[in-house]
Amino acid sequence: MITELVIFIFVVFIFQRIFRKKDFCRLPAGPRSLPLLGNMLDMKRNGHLKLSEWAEQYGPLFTVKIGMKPALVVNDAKLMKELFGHSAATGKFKSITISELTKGPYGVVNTEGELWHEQRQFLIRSLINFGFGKPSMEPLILADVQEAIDWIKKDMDEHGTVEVFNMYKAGVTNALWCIVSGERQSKEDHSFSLLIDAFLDSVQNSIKSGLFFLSWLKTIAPESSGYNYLVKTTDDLHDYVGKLFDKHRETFTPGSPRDVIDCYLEQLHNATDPESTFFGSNGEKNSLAAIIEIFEAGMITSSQTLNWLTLYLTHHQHVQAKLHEEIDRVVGQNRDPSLFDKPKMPYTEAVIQEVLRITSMAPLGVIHELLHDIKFHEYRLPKGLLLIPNIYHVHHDKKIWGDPENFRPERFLNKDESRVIESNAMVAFQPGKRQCLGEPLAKDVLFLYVAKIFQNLHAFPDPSNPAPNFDYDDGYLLIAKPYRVVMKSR
Ligand code: HEM
Repeated sequence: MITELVIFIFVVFIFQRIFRKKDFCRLPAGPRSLPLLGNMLDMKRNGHLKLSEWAEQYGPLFTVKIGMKPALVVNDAKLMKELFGHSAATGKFKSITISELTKGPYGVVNTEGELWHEQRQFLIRSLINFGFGKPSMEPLILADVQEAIDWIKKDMDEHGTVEVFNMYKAGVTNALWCIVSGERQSKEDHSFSLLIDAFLDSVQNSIKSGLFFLSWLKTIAPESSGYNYLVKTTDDLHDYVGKLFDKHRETFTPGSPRDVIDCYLEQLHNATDPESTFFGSNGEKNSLAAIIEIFEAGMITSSQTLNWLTLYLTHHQHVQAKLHEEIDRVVGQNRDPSLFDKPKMPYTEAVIQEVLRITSMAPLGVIHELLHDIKFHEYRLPKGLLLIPNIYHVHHDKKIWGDPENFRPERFLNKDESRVIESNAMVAFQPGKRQCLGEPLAKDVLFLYVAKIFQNLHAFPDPSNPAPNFDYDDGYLLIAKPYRVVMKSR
């Protein structure tokens, strides 16, 4: 009996060793996790800081648990490009928050496989058809910047200080609104912008409550997890954009699209193949979702980057002085800046890069999910594994940047500061097969705004609150706390 027991224990021990070794080979090690919650309690607030702390401890790849699901955290730019460039890595984490935005797997951001591919290609083509990333966008963007400058001056006259974020948001929204719906937005109509704000607020909330990662919270705590609020904000957005579609339908002529919405109507009108992602009611849902996503992904990201940029320049007057000098030298005061000036304005470009780096507004990018098993370096990564790009860590890695905590645009310039040095460690738009499709527009908008705003204005701290404060509302995006500045005409 004793011999049999010893043999049994020995066999169990050997089996355990074999399976433990196999597990170890599949995924890199990481911090210990709790049953059911995984590492969520550690990551609930400022999750990007916790993941960066663990990156120092565990290295370029480690595993955490999102609830019960394992997630690979990628803390190195080269590995990020390699992994997210893999077609198996184009799956998406099925967060309740994102799926509420599109009311299911429709559109671009929230889809996978052929559906995602067809929708993404069509969206890019339609945006390009209507000026996206082309010089024809320039006068439109410049007109919006001029409007923002006029508002800023008016607010300054009335209050002596100004909150610039809303001015930037209105301008950026208008540029997107024009391409997508063919109209300028009325200056007085803030209804759409308020809907986007409410949606963003409900997303930030869902990260803090844990709902973003743990969808079962919607059943046990629909109110306190923010699920009900999320449903309300997304319903309102759908209503609004749905009406925009209906309005277009009334005047749409097949064969003569006037804007991106018309491109979708045309595609829906022509779809006869039931396999097409534009066919029938699913086609309608995909189209509506894609248009909502464009606004949601494009408005806040670009306007928040400009908001952060103004805050950093306000509290780094020497950087602002160098920016003013370059704008005055290349553009002067008698004409508008143009995208053709860009190659001659490396400092302006370096300031934008440095803001994208130091703020890392989307600190953990967008979480993907592996569509099938792959071998990645010494690991065998299983289907369903979540992939977290630790953009914040890459942008704040001391080994790469030396002094990542300092705002220093010169780090992106060559020695005599005549040329921008492209850094392989800049990953703000998340490299890979799903890389941000709005990057060209975002870069043009940022350049024209920065050049024209600081051609005309000089930002100073608010005298009643002069201390620099780079605090943020942490969540899906790192949003600067509201602040006021003095913007004086130059
Ligand atoms: C500073 C500005 C911006 C930043 C930092 C940014 C960042 C990102 C990031 C990190 C992703 C995730 C990519 C992935 O899942 O692999 C993304 C995706 C996306 N972005 Fe942007 N973005 C910006 C501006 C824009 C603009 C202006 C638009 C719209 C015109 C836009 C539209 C999109 C869309 C549609 C996707 C989904 C792509 C896909 O899933 O295939 N973004 N963006």
